[in-house]
Amino acid sequence: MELLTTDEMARADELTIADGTPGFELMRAVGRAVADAANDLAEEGPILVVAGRGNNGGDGFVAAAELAAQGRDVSVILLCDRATLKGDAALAAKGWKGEVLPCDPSLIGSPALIIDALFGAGLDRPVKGDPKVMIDAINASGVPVLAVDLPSGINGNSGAVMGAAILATETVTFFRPKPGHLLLPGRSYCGKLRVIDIGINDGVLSRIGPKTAENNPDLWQDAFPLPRVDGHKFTRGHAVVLSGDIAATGAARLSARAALRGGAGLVTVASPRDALAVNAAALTAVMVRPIDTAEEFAGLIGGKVNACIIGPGAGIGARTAGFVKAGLAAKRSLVLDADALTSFADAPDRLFDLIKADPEAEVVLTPHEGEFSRLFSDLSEESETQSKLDRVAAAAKRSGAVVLLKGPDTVVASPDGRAAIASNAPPWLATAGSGDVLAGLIGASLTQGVPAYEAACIGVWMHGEAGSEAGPGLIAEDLTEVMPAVFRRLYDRLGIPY
Ligand SMILES: NC(=O)C1=CN([C@@H]2O[C@H](COP(=O)(O)OP(=O)(O)OC[C@H]3O[C@@H](n4cnc5c(N)ncnc54)[C@H](OP(=O)(O)O)[C@@H]3O)[C@@H](O)[C@H]2O)[C@@H](O)CC1
Ligand SMILES: [K+]
Repeated sequence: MELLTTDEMARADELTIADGTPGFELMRAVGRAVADAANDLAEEGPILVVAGRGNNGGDGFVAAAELAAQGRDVSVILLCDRATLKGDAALAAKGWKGEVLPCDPSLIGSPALIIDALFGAGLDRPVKGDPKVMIDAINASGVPVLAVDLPSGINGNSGAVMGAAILATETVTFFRPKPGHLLLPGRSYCGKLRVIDIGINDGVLSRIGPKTAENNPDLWQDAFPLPRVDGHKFTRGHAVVLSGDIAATGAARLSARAALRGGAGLVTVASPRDALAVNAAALTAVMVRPIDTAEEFAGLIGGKVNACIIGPGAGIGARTAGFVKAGLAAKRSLVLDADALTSFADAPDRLFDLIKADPEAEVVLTPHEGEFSRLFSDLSEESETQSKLDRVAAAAKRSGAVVLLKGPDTVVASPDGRAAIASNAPPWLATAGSGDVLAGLIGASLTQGVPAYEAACIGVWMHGEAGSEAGPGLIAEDLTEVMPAVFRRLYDRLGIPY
């Protein structure tokens, strides 16, 4: 599903109004949907609507009137003077025949449900003063909260908390979610997210051209590499994974096994000679070749090899950098992870220049925040002015590679502006070796000819699903072993027989 920024959503609104649906019709549809959700959340008992000065508050007034008409006991607190309301919000407030209470936290009482209609897409500065006191009091009340569009205080584009934010039980949004519904911390403030149809035609999307989407099979199913009946292991491609030295071979083996489980036809671990026996003893379906130098590596991948995974346990320094350069020179699809990234920390532009020298290069960089800040110091987490989405998009443009920034809300961005946010990773996926498996899964799709952006998105989604499939207590080895169940789940979802 596409994700719309607050500006893109406002444009969807404008286009719908220009096509003949009055804005107030949309607000009525929102208000009715909010009333339905409120009835689901609280079947009985009083409901308090806390409304702000804009159209989010207008939605709240419509919901209040609808619920009162259904016989519910409803009260309304308004952040501003009723007489100062404008436009559709003023119209909505006219439809509310009950009393309007002032913004005083002592008036919250103990309702069965609070409807949060303070701020939505129009939040444009940190929350302070009266609204902040109100938000803090609502959070402290322990009453379930239904947020309209966004939990008030959450930035719809970045998911950031702007001073204070409502911790919602459920959030109802309309037409399409916003990036802030999926990016942290926003996602954890939304509670359960419902996306409601309010009569905006999908046709407006082609006029808006959104570039960001939720990472799920709807996004990449057309690119997903299905094994062909007439195929064989060579048509499914050959991946090479670089092993570290004798004390650091496990990471490469995890990647290699994930590449094989993920669908690569053949996988070879390129191992230093002194670690050959260790690797060979621990591998069965994965092959092993003795490789000590970048020249030997170039020789190996110069044959029938489609993709290389370089970085897990590889070691930091010139040796690993040399293998990366060999991979790029051979024009193989590449996953560059962990030490392959840190090996360029001194001069990231050297890496980016090499990648950009070949406009056809299919390269995925898979940093965690620490590795990301080594390559893109000005875009690091500490630069609080930019959202994770903006930071990764800028990194992709700069590097010429698809950049995947790991986390509970993993973002994948392409140099062409496309980006995807994942929300299917369970918390227990953050475990030693998990990233090595992810690199292998991405390599599996690259090996089968999937373009870098889709390969990265597929890998992230499969990895998240594997985490859920394996469940709490998983270790990285489990992720590769549940892949058949993840494939079955995906095939079922796509209606593909097996
Ligand atoms: N798009 C759609 O399809 C549809 C949208 N709809 C709804 O409209 C909502 C957007 O409405 P909106 O633009 O009126 O803004 P909203 O979020 O109500 O904010 C209100 C005002 O608060 C103020 N303000 C901002 N930050 C502040 C702060 N920190 N502290 C204090 N004040 C602050 C600022 O006003 P200012 O004070 O600057 O004059 C701002 O204008 C959207 O979320 C959805 O619910 C539906 O009705 C129909 C379909
Ligand atoms: K809200």
